Order: sequence, then structure tokens, then C-alpha cells
Amino acid sequence: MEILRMILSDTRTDRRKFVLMLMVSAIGTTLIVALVNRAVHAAEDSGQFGLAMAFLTSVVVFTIAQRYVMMESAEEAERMIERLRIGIMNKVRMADLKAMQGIGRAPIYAALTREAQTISTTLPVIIIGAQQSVLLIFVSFYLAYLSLVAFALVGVFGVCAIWFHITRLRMLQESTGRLNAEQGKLFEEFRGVLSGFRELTLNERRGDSILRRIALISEEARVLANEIKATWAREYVLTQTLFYILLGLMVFIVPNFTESYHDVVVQATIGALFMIGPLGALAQSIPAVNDAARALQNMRHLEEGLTAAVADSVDEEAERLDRRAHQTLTLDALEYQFEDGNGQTSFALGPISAEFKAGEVTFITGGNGSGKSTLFRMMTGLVHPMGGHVALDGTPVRLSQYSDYRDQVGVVFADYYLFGELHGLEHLPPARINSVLRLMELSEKVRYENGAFTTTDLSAGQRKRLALAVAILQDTPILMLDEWAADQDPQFRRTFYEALLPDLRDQGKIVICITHDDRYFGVADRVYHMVDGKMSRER
Ligand SMILES: Nc1ncnc2c1ncn2[C@@H]1O[C@H](COP(=O)(O)OP(=O)(O)OP(=O)(O)O)[C@@H](O)[C@H]1O
Repeated sequence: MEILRMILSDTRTDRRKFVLMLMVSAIGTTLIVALVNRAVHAAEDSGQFGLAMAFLTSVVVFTIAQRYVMMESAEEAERMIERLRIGIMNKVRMADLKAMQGIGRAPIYAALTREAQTISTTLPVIIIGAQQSVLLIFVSFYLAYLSLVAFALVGVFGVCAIWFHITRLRMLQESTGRLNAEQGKLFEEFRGVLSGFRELTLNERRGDSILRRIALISEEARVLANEIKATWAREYVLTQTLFYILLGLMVFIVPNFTESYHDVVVQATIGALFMIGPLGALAQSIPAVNDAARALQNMRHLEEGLTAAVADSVDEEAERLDRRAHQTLTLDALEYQFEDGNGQTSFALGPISAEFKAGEVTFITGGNGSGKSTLFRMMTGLVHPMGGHVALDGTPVRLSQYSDYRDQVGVVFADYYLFGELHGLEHLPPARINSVLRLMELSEKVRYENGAFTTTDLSAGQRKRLALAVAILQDTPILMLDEWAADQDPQFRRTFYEALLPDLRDQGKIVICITHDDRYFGVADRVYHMVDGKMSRER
């Protein structure tokens, strides 16, 4: 019972109080049954007032305890999800890029949305199931006290019903797994339609084809879901019918065989009737346990994957780099390989050696697929080289210093992401931020106000200028830009090469640009060229 262990180990609820309230609520219900029975039995006697008062007290006690249990379990579910969510996000932030690419975005989205939602809805059901089990024990004792025959009958029925339920559940596990896989595929297709909306709108045949595929997967998911729901529905009706047969046995058949049962037949039947609800709740909580356990297992699995990703990248205590301004960044025989599905090397980069100096602008050029982006990821510190090392002022950057190294590098990727707020730069005076926006010729379009840009709804070229503004504001000693000018108009492209880059060079920064703009190669102090994973100095 992983789920129970997790609830118990992770909970912030006062466990003793919770269990006490659980018992109090069960005792309250049992008392209600007993008092109803007593009142029915003593209908003509005096003393009904006392019974009514006791009944009322039991109802009040039950209400208070039950409310506590339900509200506390709902709150606990949300607290648990919050902890898991923040834990996963923290690990995502610390994980290394390669491991993150291996895990993929889909399981992370699924954990943060679907699995979290499953835990949120199922946890209270499980708690109620546990509570109803306690209640069943109490009412069973009461039934045994009334009549051992009734107790035995209901007991045999209850055990058979639950066993039947669990068997069904096992049978359905495989279909449930298949349904989840189908739903996963469906979400992936939905994502494709929403992300590729423009492409689909422009091409009717492509749009029709993807919709046909969605319809096919959707139908498979519907048939599976239907199958599962129909099985549950059949079982639900069968259980109800069996229960009515049980009541019939208790009222019409058993009294004919035992004399002692005659006196308590009504009370025992009322007791048994009170067990329908708890048995139903218990039955409902069993698939909930299953769902929650699966959701939890997926979240745990993801957390473990992320922990390994973090451990891979931070396998020593984080160390800071020397704080002085660095004069050289050296790549010493860097190597990296990609493997295909059969474990064969599909692309080998390196060994690559190069030197970049403070107060110099370096261009890296090369054809498509020559390895520029792979090298770029290693230089930015996002991916660790498989061979060789990066060095600052001749001292190799240790794995434990990588996090600090990344802090020294300002980057604009070719497929950059633009945050609407200046996270981590909140301390900068707005005047400084707005002056960089002016430098980027953006001040007519966007301003920095109240801790955020007034808009990021800009043209592609303007958005990229904003991304560069953010990198400049970070004021790091090293700046790396991947095909930054590719979508700039000729006028600003010129400003970039002939004004902005020289200005950054004059500030003593190490500036490295991947570029294809051969018109401006004269601006660079050094030019490296890449061909098929190897890099040579051109200038
Ligand atoms: N995730 C990956 N898995 C396997 N192979 C990859 C992966 N990413 C890149 N490659 C391979 O590595 C080689 C170099 O890719 P890279 O993206 O570094 O080239 P690039 O020079 O940046 O190209 P471009 O100018 O087109 O962006 C390519 O041949 C590519 O097939």
C-alpha cells in the first residue's frame, strides 16, 4: 500500500487526531443504527425522549467528526500535490539538458496536470474508503452482537462482493493501461493540432488527414473506456441485486431455520441496510487506490528520472568560480557523440580546440548539420562534453563549477524563449532597462514598467531584439549568440554588427556569435569554421 505509506509519511495533518475523528465518526454512525433499532423496538414504551436526545447527540458528533475527516483529507490532497509539483519543478530547473531531452516534455506535463488531478480527486475517496472500512467493522460487531447468523450472512456476502470487485479490477488493469496509452496519444495529437494550427489551416488535405487519425485514436479510446465503464456498471447492478437477495434471505428464509433469529430479524436487517453505503464507498475506493497508485507511481518514476538527471549534472557539491573578470575561454579537445537507435554513433563532434579572448568578437560559421548548435550547447555549459574540457584563464571548469559557469554566460539561442518578466534582474533600475530598450530601437514599442515589459506581442525580429536586451542586461562576462541577426532587417543587422558588437567588445566581454552573415565577417577578431563536426580557424 504505497499510497497509504506516502500519505502517512508525507502528511502534515495531526495523525492521531485524524484517526480519532475517523473512529468517532464511525462510532457515531454505529450509535445511530443502534439507537434507531432501540427506538423501533421500544416504539410503545416511554423513554423515547431520552433515545431521541441520544440520537441527536450521535448525529451532531458524527457531523463534526465527518466534516473534519473530509475537509482535512481534501486539504491534505492539495498540500501533497503542491509539494510534488514544486519538487518536480525544482528538479526540472536543476536537471541537465541532455537528461531533460531524454525524459521529454510530455511526461512532465502529464505529471503536473493529469496525475496531479488524479491524486487530487482520488485521495479523499481513499480516505473515505478507509473510514467506511472502520465503520463496517463497528457495524459488523453490532450485527454480531444482535445475531451471529446475520453477521455470518452479511460477512460472507461482503467478503465475496469485495473479492469479486478486486478480481474485476485486476482484469481491467490491462484495459485501463491501454486506455491511458490511447489518451496519451490523443493528447499528443491535440498538441500537434494546436501548435501546428496555421499549417493545418493552410493545407486542407493535411488537416483532413490529421483529423482522420484523431478520429481513429479517439474511437479506440471510446471503445476501451466504454468497455471499462460497462464492466463496472454490470458489476454495480449485480452487487445491488445480490444485496437485495441477501436482505430477502435475512427476512424470509433464515427465520424459518433458527428460532433465536426471530426476535432480532428487523434490527439485524436495519443494521445490514446501514452497511450498503459503506460497502459501496469501499468498493468505489478500490479503483481509486488503483488510480492514485498509478498516478503516484508515474510521478515517482518521473521524480526519480529527474533526480538522476540532477545527480548526473551535480555530482559534487556546487563550487563557485573565481570572481575576477576572465581573460580567456578555452575549449580543449571537446568531444560529443550522438547515437542512433542501435547504439551506433550517428554524429561525432570534435575533438575541438579553440580560444576566445576578452575584448574580442569571434564568429563561428558552418553549414547545416556541421555541429554548431551541439558545440554551442557545450560552450554555454548546458551539456557536458564527453571528452575534453572548457577552461577559464587556463583553469579547467570542474563539473561542480558548471552551475556557476553558466551564470557567467549570457545567451540568446536560435530558438530562444522570451519571458515576459525580467526574472532575476528585478534589482535593475528601470532607467537602465529602458536605456537598453532604446539601444535596441524598441522604446517606441515596449517599456519596462512595474517589474515587467509592457508587451511581448512584437514582430519576430523585435522579440529577438528584446531577448538580446535581456542578455545584455544580465551583464555577464561572456555573451554567446546563435544566429542572432538571421531575422533582423538590413538596417538593424548593420547596427548589430557595426555598433552593438563593437560596443560589447569595448566593454571587455568575450563575444561569440554563430553566424552566416559573411558580409560582416570583417567585424570579427577571429573566425572559426565548422565542417562535419570539426572546427578550424579561418582568421
Ligand atoms: N538530439 C539529437 N540526436 C541525434 N542526433 C542529433 C541530435 N541533434 C543533432 N543531431 C545530429 O548532430 C548533427 C549536428 O547537429 P547540430 O544541430 O549541431 O548542427 P548545426 O550545425 O547547428 O546545424 P544547423 O545550422 O542546421 O542548425 C546533425 O547531423 C544532427 O543530425
